[in-house]
Amino acid sequence: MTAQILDGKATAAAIKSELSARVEALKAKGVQPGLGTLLVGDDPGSRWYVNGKHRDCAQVGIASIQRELPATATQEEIEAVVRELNEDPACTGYIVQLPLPKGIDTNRVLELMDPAKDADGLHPVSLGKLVLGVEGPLPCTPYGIVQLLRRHGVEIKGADVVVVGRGITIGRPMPLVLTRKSENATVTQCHTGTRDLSAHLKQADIIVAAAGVPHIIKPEDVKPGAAVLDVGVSRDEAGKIVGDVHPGVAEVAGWVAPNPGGVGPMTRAQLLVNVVEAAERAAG
Ligand SMILES: Nc1nc2c(c(=O)[nH]1)N[C@@H](CN(C=O)c1ccc(C(=O)N[C@@H](CCC(=O)O)C(=O)O)cc1)CN2
Repeated sequence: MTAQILDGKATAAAIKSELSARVEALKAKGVQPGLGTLLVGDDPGSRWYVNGKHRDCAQVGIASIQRELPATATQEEIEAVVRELNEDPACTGYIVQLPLPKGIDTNRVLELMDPAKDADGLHPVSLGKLVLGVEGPLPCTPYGIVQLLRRHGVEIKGADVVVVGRGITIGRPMPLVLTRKSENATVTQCHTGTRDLSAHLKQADIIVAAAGVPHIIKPEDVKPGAAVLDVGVSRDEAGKIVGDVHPGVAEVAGWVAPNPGGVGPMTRAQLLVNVVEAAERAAG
């Protein structure tokens, strides 16, 4: 392995320690930030992520509000909990864990959230602000990726970035974040309709792989020295994570974000940043 590691665990730990001081400052002003989560169903992966979010909150002094519904919950039952979180003064920001069970209209649920409490940056108003260049919460995984690159000194400005995938949490918002003036990257978005993925990958300085297709990024498609971030989550028969990036890529790339241990912890850290920033905005 020749590539250097984009260490998400260590970077997230540094961000969390910076946040603890900001939470203390808020508390000194009488403001207690509180993160709410709504988990619907019994997917073990989603439960693990939600529990992790609350562990993180405890570490930095953010209060936790946990709501759960069974997989059989109706659209109306889910929306009732969303309305309750909108009204709860202890909940200064919240997320609805995705994906929601089949048959639930996810967009309707997200639209119902109070945009001022959107901790994920995935509410239509937050995404609209991102398009318009107005300050607001940034989508956690895309901005976590930007922070991971910056804090390791990887140049984003002017870089040719290829994003593989167009899902709601990563692929769709990633180019919006990377093409802001503050990041100034040139982005190509690839997806299942892309004719020649390999040709696009070969000219990329940075690859964000969020397709959910095991080992779709192969060593022969990576430019020597490129930064490659693996965000794909598939599971083998033993339940072990298999990423989008072939292990041989580490022999060609200059930087790799491993999976696990790369982008995942940054997603969680950015969520806490959004909660603290929303509380700071509210406190003036
Ligand atoms: N409402 C949201 N739902 C989902 C999001 C999101 O940002 N908001 N993203 C993903 C899941 N996710 C956060 O919710 C998430 C994924 C992965 C990790 C993480 O730390 N992963 C570890 C490995 C975990 C394992 O072994 O299974 C790592 O990469 O080191 C945190 C959060 C979909 N839903």
